[in-house]
Amino acid sequence: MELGWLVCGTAVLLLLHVLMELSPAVNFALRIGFYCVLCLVSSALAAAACLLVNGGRTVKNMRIIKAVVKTFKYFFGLRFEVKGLENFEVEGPAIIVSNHQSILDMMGLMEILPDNCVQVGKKELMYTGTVGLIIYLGGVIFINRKSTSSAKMVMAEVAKTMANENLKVWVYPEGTRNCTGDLLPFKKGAFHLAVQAQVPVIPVVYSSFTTFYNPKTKLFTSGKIKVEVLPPIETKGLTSDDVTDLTDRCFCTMRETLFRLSGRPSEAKDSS
Ligand SMILES: CCCCCCCCCCCCCCCC(=O)SCCNC(=O)CCNC(=O)[C@H](O)C(C)(C)COP(=O)(O)OP(=O)(O)OC[C@H]1O[C@@H](n2cnc3c(N)ncnc32)[C@H](O)[C@@H]1OP(=O)(O)O
Ligand SMILES: CCCCCCCC/C=C\CCCCCCCC(=O)OC[C@@H](O)COP(=O)(O)O
Repeated sequence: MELGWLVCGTAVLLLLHVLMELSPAVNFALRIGFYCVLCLVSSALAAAACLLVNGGRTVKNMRIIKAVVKTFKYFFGLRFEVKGLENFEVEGPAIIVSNHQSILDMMGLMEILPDNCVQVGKKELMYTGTVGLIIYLGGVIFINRKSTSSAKMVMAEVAKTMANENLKVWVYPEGTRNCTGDLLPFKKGAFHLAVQAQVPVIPVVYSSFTTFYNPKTKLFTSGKIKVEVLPPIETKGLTSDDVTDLTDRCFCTMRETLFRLSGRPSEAKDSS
């Protein structure tokens, strides 16, 4: 009986292995499917740990989430090469902005997440089962992207609480995932928030995933991701009139860094 199960299990694994070798689409679907299952199951376990240790929704839960997510990279053969972590060591709150390529970004986020840092996320993430629960417990700030006025109201509240709670806030200024190897134009919410709270903006850039991950061509292999935390950009004394300039400055610096990290130096020159 037990031998039967063993033979069946081995046969299924072999079949999956052959299918993955033969078809990139099957390989992609299985790896992404595994990632989703891993997120859902780990979220359920981490949620229980968060509730037991910290009792409810608090940024302290991010330490638990980070410890769990940092193990995911080994399942997918991903390596992170991080530079500039010392740039997170600003006194008090800050806004962190980074490029957003894929749902896989959570691994890169948790690889370097500083203490006391929450992310801004779309409200739809609340309805992703246990993943929604763990994101809620971690203190993620939910915004409605379809309503600028309500998103602005939430962000204005955050500007007030950041100082009291010594929070760092992580925003993806592209506002959506973008895996083209370039940046989308930046939304301005993060920069309004930084100016309202008079706190620095710390840009973080992840190199392009396109060499190992591309949903269009169903590519998903192992790979290396270079990460650079750039020096903080001060906002003391800036007003809402300076937000567009601040956004543009940050965009140019991050785009240049993205091309450099991804081995596309000539395009960095074109963009200037
Ligand atoms: C254990 C296992 C775990 C498994 C797993 C765990 C994972 C645990 C980590 C989870 C992590 C989640 C990560 C989620 C990641 C996303 O969900 S990304 C998507 C959601 N995030 C965002 O969208 C953030 C970026 N978006 C913004 O900041 C946008 O500006 C806003 C606030 C949404 C507004 O959107 P919009 O209206 O489309 O944007 P925009 O063109 O910038 O603004 C329109 C006008 O309003 C003005 N404006 C904008 N914001 C403001 C403001 N705050 N004040 C005054 N004026 C403003 C602008 O200046 C502009 O006016 P003009 O200058 O053109 O005159
Ligand atoms: C009972 C409901 C069950 C629902 C099951 C949903 C399964 C989802 C399971 C695992 C997914 C892991 C996701 C990790 C967190 C990803 C956060 C993220 O990257 O969100 C995307 C968002 O930034 C931008 O969204 P769009 O590019 O605008 O779209």
